[in-house]
Amino acid sequence: MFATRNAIKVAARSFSTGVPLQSKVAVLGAAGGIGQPLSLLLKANPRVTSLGLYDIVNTPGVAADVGHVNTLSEVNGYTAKDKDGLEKALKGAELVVIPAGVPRKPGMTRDDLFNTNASIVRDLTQACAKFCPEAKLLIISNPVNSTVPIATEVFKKAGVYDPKRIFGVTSLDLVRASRFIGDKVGKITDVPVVGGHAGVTIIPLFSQVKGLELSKEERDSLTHRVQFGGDEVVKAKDGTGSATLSMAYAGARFADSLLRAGAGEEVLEWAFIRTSLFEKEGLDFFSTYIKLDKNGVKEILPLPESISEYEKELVQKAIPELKKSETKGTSFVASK
Ligand SMILES: NC(=O)C1=CN([C@@H]2O[C@H](COP(=O)(O)OP(=O)(O)OC[C@H]3O[C@@H](n4cnc5c(N)ncnc54)[C@H](O)[C@@H]3O)[C@@H](O)[C@H]2O)C=CC1
Ligand SMILES: O=C([O-])CC(=O)C(=O)O
Repeated sequence: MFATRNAIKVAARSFSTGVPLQSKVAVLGAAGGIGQPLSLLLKANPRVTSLGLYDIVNTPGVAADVGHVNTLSEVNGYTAKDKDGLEKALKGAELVVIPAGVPRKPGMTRDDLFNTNASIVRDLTQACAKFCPEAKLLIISNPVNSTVPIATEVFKKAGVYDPKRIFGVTSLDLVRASRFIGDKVGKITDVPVVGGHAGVTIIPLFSQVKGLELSKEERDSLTHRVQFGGDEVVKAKDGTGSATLSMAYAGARFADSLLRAGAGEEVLEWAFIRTSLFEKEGLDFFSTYIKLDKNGVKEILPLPESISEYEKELVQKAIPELKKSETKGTSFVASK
């Protein structure tokens, strides 16, 4: 398969440049709806040399299955029953992707998941702070607008916090926005999506897509579709969960961006990160344009001046919502 040939090419490059290209990726929640296809896509990525899969249940089966895919990486699976299982999954990881936690059912908001997922993310990120404090964390578990502040507080408490390395994964919003305009533009084009990852905090910047002309009605309806794309899937899955396959695709894409940056490429991305962009408004986290390098976030770029008045209003509407979720996450860790 071509992936194997690529893996050999990558290995060869590492010999020729002398740069060791060892990239271990850990997935926490690896046996879940997102975790399984995400582990598969990471296994198919020739930049990944080792996969550490962890879940409270069923990981050995997932690891055995994914481990037969013929790329040159090794795969190890651990459950909560394995002695030091979480430590073994995390030790030496360059990236840790976290899709552990419960998904929505119809009628729920992402914030309704807070009571269950907040402590899952707190406990898993405590382990990351202990066993792989230098790894980049990719938080998928919802509500992202609160779970990223939770991870941040955990790392601060442990004395190992570096804002360059903690990311809320908002890539699915970008993937959706890009797909929803794909037929109109005739090709797949990146659409910047900023703000956060819940309802009105999701702000697609269609004004920034060259050659895209939208009527007011089209703009409103496309914006709404991106903001509530998650609900579309939750409704269609009819009580059996939320987006898993498209999320795995989006998560693997973001992980690949970080791995490419780790190997020396300068990469432009969008993710929910700690930033002083809205410091005046008392907001510490916002998804925006970032340049990545081997250390994580190299540079945070401000929103383009050319965004439309409509998009500026959406940003203003999102700020109080984001602030509420941020405070909820931060105080959750502070109160324990
Ligand atoms: N950021 C985003 O764009 C998206 C986020 N999500 C979120 O991702 C999360 C996972 O969704 P699904 O995979 O569909 O759920 P799922 O229920 O299918 O899988 C979750 C997995 O997490 C595991 N888990 C629970 N507690 C754990 C712990 N303490 N340690 C390790 N593993 C643990 C479960 O055993 C399960 O295998 C949900 O919170 C969902 O809302 C979903 C789609 C998009
Ligand atoms: O909608 C959900 O609950 C899952 C999610 O975050 C998304 O699909 O964007």
